[in-house]
Amino acid sequence: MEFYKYQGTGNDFVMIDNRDLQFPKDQKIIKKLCDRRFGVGADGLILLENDAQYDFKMVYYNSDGGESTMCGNGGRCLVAFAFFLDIFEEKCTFIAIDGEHEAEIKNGIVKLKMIDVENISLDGNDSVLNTGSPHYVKYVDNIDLFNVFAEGKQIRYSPTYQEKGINVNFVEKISDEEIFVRTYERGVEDETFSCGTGVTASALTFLEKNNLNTVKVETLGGKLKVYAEKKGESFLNIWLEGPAKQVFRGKIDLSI
Ligand SMILES: N[C@H](CCC[C@H](N)C(=O)O)C(=O)O
Repeated sequence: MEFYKYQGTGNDFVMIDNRDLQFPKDQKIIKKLCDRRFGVGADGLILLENDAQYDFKMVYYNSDGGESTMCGNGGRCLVAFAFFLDIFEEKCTFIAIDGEHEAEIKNGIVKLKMIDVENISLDGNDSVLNTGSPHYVKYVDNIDLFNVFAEGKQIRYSPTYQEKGINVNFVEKISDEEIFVRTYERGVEDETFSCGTGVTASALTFLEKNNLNTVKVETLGGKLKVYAEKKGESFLNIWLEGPAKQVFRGKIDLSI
C-alpha cells in the first residue's frame, strides 16, 4: 500500500489515495500505521476519496484508530495532497464529516474555510465551542512552562467531557494581534504540535474578546492565521491559513 506523509505546523498525518476504495478501514491497522515505533507514525490518518458533488472527500482517523470529527490541519494537508495529485489547480471544494469546505493553495500555503460557529459557550471562565471538532479553551500565563498533558488530560476525562471527549487548548496572549496555543488532543491522548480546529477555536475566543477579525497564532510546530466575521453570537466566513508539506512517501505492507 502506497502512503504519503504530510505535516501542517507539526500536526502530522499518513495520507492515502483511496479513490479505488481498497484501503481496509480497520481500527487496528490504522492504529498500527500511526504508531511512532511499529508503524509510519502520525497524529492521524486521512483517506482521500471520490465524491460526485465535490473535488474529493475527506475521511479522518485519530492515531487511536477511531474515525473522528473534522481535522483542520489534516484538511489543509489533504488539500496539498489533492493538489499534488493534480485533482485541482488553485481552488477546490471537498466534503468532510462536518460538511463542505472551500480551500485554496499557493506556494505551499493552504487557506481552508472552516464551518460556521453558532456560539461560544462558557464553562466557568473558560470557553467551549465546536469548530468541526469539540474544543475547550483556557487562557493561561507562562504557557511554555504549562503542564499541557496533565492539565489537558484532566479536563478531557472530567465528568462533563469524559463520555464524548473534548480537545483542550491552552492560550497565552503574545500581543494585541497574536496568541500562542498548545493543545491536548482527543483521540491522540497527548499534546500535539498543533491542532487546526483548536487553533481556530482559540482564535475565535480571542477575536471575540478583542473585537477583531484576524489573529496570528503560534504553535509548537509553526505559525497559522485565522480570519473570521462576527454576526450576533455567531462566527462566519472562518478561514485557517498556514503551511502544509509532503515530508516523504513510501510503500507499506498492511500486515505489519
Ligand atoms: N483530535 C481531534 C480531531 C483532529 C483535530 C486536529 N488534528 C486538527 O487539526 O483539527 C478530535 O478527535 O476531535
